[in-house]
Amino acid sequence: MKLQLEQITKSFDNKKVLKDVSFEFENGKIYALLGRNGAGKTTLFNILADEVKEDGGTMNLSLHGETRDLSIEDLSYVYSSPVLPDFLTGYEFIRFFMDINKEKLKGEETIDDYFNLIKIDEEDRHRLIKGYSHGMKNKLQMLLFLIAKPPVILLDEPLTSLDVVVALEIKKLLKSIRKNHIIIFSTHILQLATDLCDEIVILNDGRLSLLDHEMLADPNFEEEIIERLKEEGHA
Ligand SMILES: Nc1ncnc2c1ncn2[C@@H]1O[C@H](COP(=O)(O)OP(=O)(O)OP(=O)(O)O)[C@@H](O)[C@H]1O
Repeated sequence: MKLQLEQITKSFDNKKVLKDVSFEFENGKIYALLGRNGAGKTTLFNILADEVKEDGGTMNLSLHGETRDLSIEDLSYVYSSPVLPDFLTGYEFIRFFMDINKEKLKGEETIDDYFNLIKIDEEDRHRLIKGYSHGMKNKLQMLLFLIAKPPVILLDEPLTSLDVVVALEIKKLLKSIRKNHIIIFSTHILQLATDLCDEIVILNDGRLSLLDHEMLADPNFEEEIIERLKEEGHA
């Protein structure tokens, strides 16, 4: 499986945010997406998820020897601020999600199996989402891709609100599912990028570039990335 982005462009008013995003993401890898504030990471995710219309360019998914336009069905998008129905309990929401996706679900897992997976307690499952903490809401959002298992998973700074124990669990979970997915993870935490991700992709000056693996082995790697982001932020 491959996700191919070709010459994606996007401007807001007269500001060119994405100038030419061309990149090929491969199956089985977790990509960290790094970029300074305002570089356009969320804009790129919104375009991939069809929430913002690109000005130009193409997004193709190659799957089972066939290449087609990327569709909303192909991906799950975990927002940095979770968007969930506050008036439902976590349990009701997951039951609803499983119902509307039942044609696609192949596994035998029950709603409770899924809650066990993300370690939300029995009593919390039946509380209104409105009363959930930010971290619990994030976990609930992550459950959606664990259930639907779409080829492409986009995570916009999702681990920042999770406590260290849960963050570690989610990291393990992401690593365990990566072989059948393309996971793109936007973060400002360098440590997380190097810990969790197989590749680091930098968005700057409206373009995406892959960081050389040799650079990851360099003891001065963090300083070098910071320099690179600084320079290109002023390009
Ligand atoms: N709907 C919009 N209307 C106008 N400008 C926008 C809109 N969405 C994003 N922008 C602008 O596009 C640029 C990129 O924003 P974006 O949120 O994609 O950056 P980011 O890399 O995700 O930043 P951060 O790391 O701070 O979250 C910013 O200058 C932002 O102000």
